[in-house]
Amino acid sequence: MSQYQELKQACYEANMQLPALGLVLFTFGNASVVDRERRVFAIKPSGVPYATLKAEDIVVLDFANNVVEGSKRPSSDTKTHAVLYSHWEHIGGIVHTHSTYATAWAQAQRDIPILGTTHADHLTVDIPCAPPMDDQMIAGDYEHQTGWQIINEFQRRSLSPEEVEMVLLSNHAPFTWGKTVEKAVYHSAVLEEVARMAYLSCTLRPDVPRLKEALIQKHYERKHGVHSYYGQS
Ligand SMILES: O=C(CO)[C@@H](O)[C@@H](O)COP(=O)(O)O
Repeated sequence: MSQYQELKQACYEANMQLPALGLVLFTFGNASVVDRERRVFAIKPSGVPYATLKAEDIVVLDFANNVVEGSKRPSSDTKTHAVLYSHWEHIGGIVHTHSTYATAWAQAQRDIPILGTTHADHLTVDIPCAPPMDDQMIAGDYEHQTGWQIINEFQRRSLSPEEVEMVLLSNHAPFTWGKTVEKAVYHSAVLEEVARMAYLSCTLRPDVPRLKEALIQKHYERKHGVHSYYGQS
């Protein structure tokens, strides 16, 4: 019995949520789960179709990207996940997909504007799109640089990765995260839905106005504020 059985199972189950939610095709994406006490994380193996993925295929690595358990090669995006885990101590899980509408906004190199309360229920700012990777980043340790592209963009915009738990990478696709991998999966699904709504709104009305600030705050605070009255908790 693997000492990482529970971690691998949690990573497997999170990965299998992605095709179930319509967020990935074939192998377009990956989810990972971190164990901060043991300073390791589990991630989907590279190039393994979701249709044939098994829990025992999941790969476990340390934060220096050394495989500590697993016979398959880890995701090609492993170093991106490792950089985020190393520098954002609060996150417990990361998801990367190529979900259609979020990826379309990333390819257009556009932030997703806050146009409605569905967006405002989850964050009070536009969903950021990190700038394109430059030739030096592309030619260098690309996946490591991709992680830093995300961190640097959040620092440049003074965004908190504890409040904004999603990002688009120009020309590439989205990454999301959360205190748990389940939250990261949820954020990927919300991001795709908000991206689709925003695209349709902009198509229906090219000059669609941003949501007014009062409504942004009302909806965000209603769900996340000290005096939240959303849900049953
Ligand atoms: O971003 C990409 C490809 O552009 C990758 O996330 C995707 O192909 C999944 O790769 P892995 O199977 O995780 O190595």
